[in-house]
Amino acid sequence: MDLSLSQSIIPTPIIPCNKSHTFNFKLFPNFPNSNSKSRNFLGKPLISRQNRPIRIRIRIRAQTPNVNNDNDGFVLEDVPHLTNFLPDLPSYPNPLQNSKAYAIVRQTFVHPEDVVAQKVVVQKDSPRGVHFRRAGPREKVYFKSEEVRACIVTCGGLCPGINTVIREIVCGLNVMYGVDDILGIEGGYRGFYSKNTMSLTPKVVNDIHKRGGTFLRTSRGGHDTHKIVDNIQDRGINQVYIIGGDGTQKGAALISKEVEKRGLQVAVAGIPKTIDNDIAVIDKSFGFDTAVEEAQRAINAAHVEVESVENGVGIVKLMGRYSGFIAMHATLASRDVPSIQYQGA
Ligand SMILES: Nc1ncnc2c1ncn2[C@@H]1O[C@H](COP(=O)(O)OP(=O)(O)O)[C@@H](O)[C@H]1O
Ligand SMILES: O=P(O)(O)OC[C@H]1O[C@](O)(COP(=O)(O)O)[C@@H](O)[C@@H]1O
Repeated sequence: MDLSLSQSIIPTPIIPCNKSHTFNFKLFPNFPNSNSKSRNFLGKPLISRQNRPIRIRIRIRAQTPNVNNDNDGFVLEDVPHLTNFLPDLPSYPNPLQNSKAYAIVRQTFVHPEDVVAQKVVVQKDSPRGVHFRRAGPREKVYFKSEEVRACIVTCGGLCPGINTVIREIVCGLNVMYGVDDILGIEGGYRGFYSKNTMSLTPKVVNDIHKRGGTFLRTSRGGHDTHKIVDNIQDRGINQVYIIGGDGTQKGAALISKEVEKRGLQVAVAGIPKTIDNDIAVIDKSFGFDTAVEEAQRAINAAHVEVESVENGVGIVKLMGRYSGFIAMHATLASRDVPSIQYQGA
C-alpha cells in the first residue's frame, strides 16, 4: 500500500476495552520536547479551532539564517476538523473524565497543541520539518454521547486484525464514551447505498477478533461520493469510521469534503489499513505482526525441507509488491536465510 504522508488521515485512537487486544495509533509516544513549555513552540496557541482552514500547512522561517530559532522551518500537516466550517460548534467535557475505570485518561489527554515530528533525527540548525497532529483522546469532545449515531465501514483488501479494529471501535465508543447507536455498513463503500445496515453492540462483536477477514465484508469500487453522503444524511449518521488502504482514504477525503460542502455535523475518521507497515509516522500498522509470523512459518517449512536433502535450496516468495518490510522482518527473525536481497517490482 502506498499511503503518502500528506494524504494520511490520523485517527483518534480507540482505546481498547480488552487489554489483550491492544493496538495503538498513538504516534511516537517518546516524542522529544514533550514538556509543556516546548510544546508551544510558536509562542502562541498553535491551534485555533475556530476558522482554521482545512489542512493548513504552516511554514515559518527565521528571519536570520542559521539562528537557532524554535520556529525555524516548522511545517504542520494538519487534518480537517468540524470547527473549520462549523465554528460555533459547542464542545463538551470528554465523558472519560467521569469514568472511574478510565480515570487515568484525565492525566493523559492529548494537548490540542501536541504534534508528532515526521523525522526524529534532525541536525542542529536544520529546518524543524514536517509535523503531524497527535492522535489521542482530548479533554473536549464535539458530540453528546446520546446524540451520536456512528457507523463503521471496511473497504479494499483484507489485512489481519480488521475485526479487532471493528471490535475496539464498537467497545470503545460504547464502554468508554456511552454511545449505543453504532451501525455496520456491509460490503464496503457501496454498502452505504445498496445494503441495509446492521446494529453493532459489544455483544454482537464479542468474538469477531478471533476470525479472519472482515465481519462487515468488503469490496473494491462502488465509491459514489454523493450517494454515500446522501445516505449518511438520510440515516442521521454523524460519525463515520472508515477502515481501509490508500484508495479507501482517498474516498474518505472526498466524503469529508462533501460533508463540509453541505455543512453537516458529521465527523469522518479514516483508519489506515496496510499489512505492509509502510506508513512511516505511526508505530506499526495493524496486521503486520501477524503477517510476519505467518511468513516465518513458510520460511521454517522451507528450511526443514532444505536441511533434509543434499544441496537443497528453498525458495519462499513473500508478499509486498512495493514494500519489503514483511520479507525483511520475517527473514531477520527466522535467521534461516544467510543474506537478504529484496527486489521490489
Ligand atoms: N481515488 C479514489 N477516490 C475515491 N475512492 C477511491 C479511490 N481509490 C479507491 N477508492 C475506493 O476505495 C475503496 C477501496 O479501494 P482499493 O484501492 O481497492 O483498496 P485499498 O483501500 O486497500 O487501497 C473502493 O471502494 C474504491 O472505490
Ligand atoms: O503478492 P504481491 O503481488 O506482493 O502483493 C502484495 C500487495 O498487495 C497488497 O496487499 C494490496 O495492494 P493493493 O492495495 O495495491 O492492491 C499490498 O498491501 C501488498 O504489498
